[in-house]
Amino acid sequence: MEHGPGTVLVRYGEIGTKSSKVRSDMERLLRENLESMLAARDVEAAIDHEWSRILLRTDDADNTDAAVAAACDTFGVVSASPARSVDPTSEAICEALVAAAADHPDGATFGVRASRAGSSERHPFSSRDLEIDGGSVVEAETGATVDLDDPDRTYYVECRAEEAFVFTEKRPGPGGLPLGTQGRAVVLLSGGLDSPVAAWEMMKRGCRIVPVYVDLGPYGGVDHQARALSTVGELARYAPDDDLSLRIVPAGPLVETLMAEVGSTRMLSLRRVMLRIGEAVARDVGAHSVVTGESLGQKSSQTGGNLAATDAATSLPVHRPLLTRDKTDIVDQARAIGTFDDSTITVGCEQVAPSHPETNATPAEVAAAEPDDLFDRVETLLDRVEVVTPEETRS
Ligand SMILES: Nc1ncnc2c1ncn2[C@@H]1O[C@H](COP(=O)(O)OP(=O)(O)OP(=O)(O)O)[C@@H](O)[C@H]1O
Repeated sequence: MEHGPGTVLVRYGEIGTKSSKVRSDMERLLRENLESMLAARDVEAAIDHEWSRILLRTDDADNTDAAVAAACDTFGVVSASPARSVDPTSEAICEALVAAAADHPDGATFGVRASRAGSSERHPFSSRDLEIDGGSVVEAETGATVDLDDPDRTYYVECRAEEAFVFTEKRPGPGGLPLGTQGRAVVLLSGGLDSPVAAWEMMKRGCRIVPVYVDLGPYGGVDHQARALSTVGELARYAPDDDLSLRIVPAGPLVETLMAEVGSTRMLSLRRVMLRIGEAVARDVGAHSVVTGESLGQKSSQTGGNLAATDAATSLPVHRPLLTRDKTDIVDQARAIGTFDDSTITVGCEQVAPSHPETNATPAEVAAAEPDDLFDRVETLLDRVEVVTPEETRS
């Protein structure tokens, strides 16, 4: 009996290292998140959970492909394979290997890698037997050469007590932990390239995010805000159950005050204002931290000393998932996750930067140059926050 090519094996990694209680909670959440992801994309698939795997059962090839794609966008998933599911007999497995070899690329070498779990009474063959017999049928079918060290294509066989799987691909997922296992964080989302990637990195480790955009008034820009909005829409694809509404905080008048009254530490004060805004929103929504897209030394405001000076403005932890990442690497990731935008937008903050910025300020120096009522004014901004949902951003 062949159950068809429509099974997707979904593997998860780090969850497996947890204690049994944590593990079962995380597995449940991962299953629920997969269910939501499939539903959001109109993919019909039943979900089974066996051993340390999740199985998605689909009934046509389009659904199988779409189910693999959905799994590979679900945080916590390490890899997914579209597989043929057959009875756990040598004959059925060899037949499935022949079927899988139908699209063997011309001239490609191959190897068969088999694993077998279950008693030897149930399966009168070893994994080595499966590799030898499987290798013979694939060779006969394709005329291809075996290369066990570095095959162009690997045929995988996983034989379990009740069912065997044959597949040739392991498509990578994002890894990380299921979304929702690590609480909630506010992300300062600028409309630039880095902060959406920082947001995605937090989501990948299981953290729900609350995106906040600080409107810099005349120093910001409609395009800049539009890009923040569109990246929220992209991030929402990875979190179909979450409310990723963007909170837009009108800070134009505050920025004008900084421009008029603060000199070489102006940019650091602006960062401190942003962190305070993040802290206030975090209080409101029950978030544990504030996230930025900064990386060490990328700009004068991001030197080690200056990051310490900005952090002194908040009592919440400030997470910077991109701290040690190079820009080229961040750009590549933005393309891969879909938040890259080709348009060149004059970055709002750059218009605020002083011509000779301080590169190693102490918290006391920055605070001394700030208007006394700066942070009181931040609190008053929060009554005027505009909340825009990702659906609105797409229209
Ligand atoms: N207008 C803004 N609204 C919300 N957060 C902002 C804004 N501008 C900057 N930030 C936050 O401060 C960080 C550092 O600011 P920077 O000037 O480097 O931003 P950028 O280059 O405009 O954007 P990005 O860092 O996202 O590429 C950003 O990664 C982001 O987390």
